[in-house]
Amino acid sequence: MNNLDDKLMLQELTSVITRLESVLSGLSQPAIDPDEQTKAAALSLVSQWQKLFNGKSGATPSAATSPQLAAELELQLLRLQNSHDKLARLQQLGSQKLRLAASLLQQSDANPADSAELLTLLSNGEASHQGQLWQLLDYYQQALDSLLSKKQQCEAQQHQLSSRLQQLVEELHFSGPVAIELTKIRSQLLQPLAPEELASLCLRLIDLTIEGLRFERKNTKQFLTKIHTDLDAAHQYAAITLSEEQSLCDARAHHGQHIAGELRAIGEHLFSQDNEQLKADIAVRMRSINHILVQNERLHEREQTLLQRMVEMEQQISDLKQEAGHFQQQLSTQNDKLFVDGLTKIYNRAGMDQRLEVEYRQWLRDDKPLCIAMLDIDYFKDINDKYGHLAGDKALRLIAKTLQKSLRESDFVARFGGEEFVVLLNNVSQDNLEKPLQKLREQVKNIPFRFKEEPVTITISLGATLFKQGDSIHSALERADQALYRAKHAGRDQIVMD
Ligand SMILES: Nc1nc2c(ncn2[C@@H]2O[C@H](COP(=O)(O)OP(=O)(O)OP(=O)(O)O)[C@@H](O)[C@H]2O)c(=O)[nH]1
Repeated sequence: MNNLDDKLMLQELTSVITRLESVLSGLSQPAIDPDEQTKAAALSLVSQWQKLFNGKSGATPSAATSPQLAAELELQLLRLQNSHDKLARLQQLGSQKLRLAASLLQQSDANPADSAELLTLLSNGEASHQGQLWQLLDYYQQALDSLLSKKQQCEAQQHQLSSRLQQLVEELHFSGPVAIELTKIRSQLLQPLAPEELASLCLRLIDLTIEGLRFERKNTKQFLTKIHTDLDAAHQYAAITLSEEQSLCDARAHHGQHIAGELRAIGEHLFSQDNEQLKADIAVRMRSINHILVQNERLHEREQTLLQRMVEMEQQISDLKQEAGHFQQQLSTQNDKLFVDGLTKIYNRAGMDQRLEVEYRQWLRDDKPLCIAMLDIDYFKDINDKYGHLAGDKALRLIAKTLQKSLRESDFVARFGGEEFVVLLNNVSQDNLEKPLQKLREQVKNIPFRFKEEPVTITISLGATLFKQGDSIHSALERADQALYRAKHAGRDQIVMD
């Protein structure tokens, strides 16, 4: 037994039962008339009985007739013993529960400092119930509160992690099976996830990124190998062509010299020989010239083949050039994609970081007003929950397009992540800021969304601030975010300027 109150009560009950048993054994001797001492004991017990069960005097036995009294007492004794056993069991159970609660509280980090003594007493079974029980309940409440706030913190962190992962997925631009897997992960991230699911998605994303990079690397390697082989072939062709051309050149020179020599000889013979001899000589020279002409013809054919080869080579080089151009185009598209949000096709966070850096430097240099506004769609979770994520995606696309259309050429809008956007407005003074921001808010509100045949109005909240003296990008963003938070808490569908 642990508790002093209960202990005392049980002890008292045990003594009453023992005494009742002795009275009962006196009364249940029918041959012997109960002596005065037994009767007195019985009567004192009756009054003790009345004390114990206050207000139930009607149910107390009368001491008048001993057999009756004995029967009554036996009945009450049985009841008392049952109650005693029940009480003892309850007490034991209670003690066990208390010990368990005490040890749990001792393990919990919400265990207040001054509870240590109580918990030791409870674990040793030395404390009495009432006061300590309330105290214990109090600690229990504190422990629960702390658990609850930890749970909320945990949920907020999970939400943040999930949004960040969504952003990362959107910034990954792979092709093939990896791209399909990434799309699946993206839609999974839009659902509420348990921490272990989130962790396993993180691992899957890492795997996919590695897989995607391997795939890209393999493609690049293949391309480079092909270029290398093609260049090798082109080089060999060029070498052959060069040497052929050289020998062709030599042959032509040789033939030229030969023909010139022959012509010279004809000329000399023309003057020194008589007609008959001249004819014979001319005939020899003519044969020689004919021979040269035949050789020249062959040279011409070789030249034609060479020309054909050069045309092929040219084609090969032009194919190569085209392929390289295509690859370059792919690379530059991929590079562009790094800064463009896949869903809404406006700039993503990386794009925003880049632009913000440029605008910030310009602001430092020129000191012309630069406004940064954070926008967040109101109750967007409800849209997803009620009409599905595809409807949510559609809304995001349309809102992004509307925001972009409502801004000037020189302004900038990016999807910051999830259902949040960032807008940069330059060269707008504080006094003229309200108008374009209100225009953004109203234009989004006026988009005639229709989901599941229902007209739906979607609103946005905005927090805006101008860059101020001493600001860093981070501090200005933080201020805009705080302003957005206030706009949300003030009822949404509004702008708060800081
Ligand atoms: N369909 C879709 N939903 C997204 C995307 N990115 C984030 N979300 C969802 O946007 C919702 C944001 O919900 P909360 O942060 O609770 O905010 P909210 O419901 O807009 O409420 P308030 O901002 O407080 O007005 C979550 O349900 C996200 O899953 C996306 O790319 N597509």
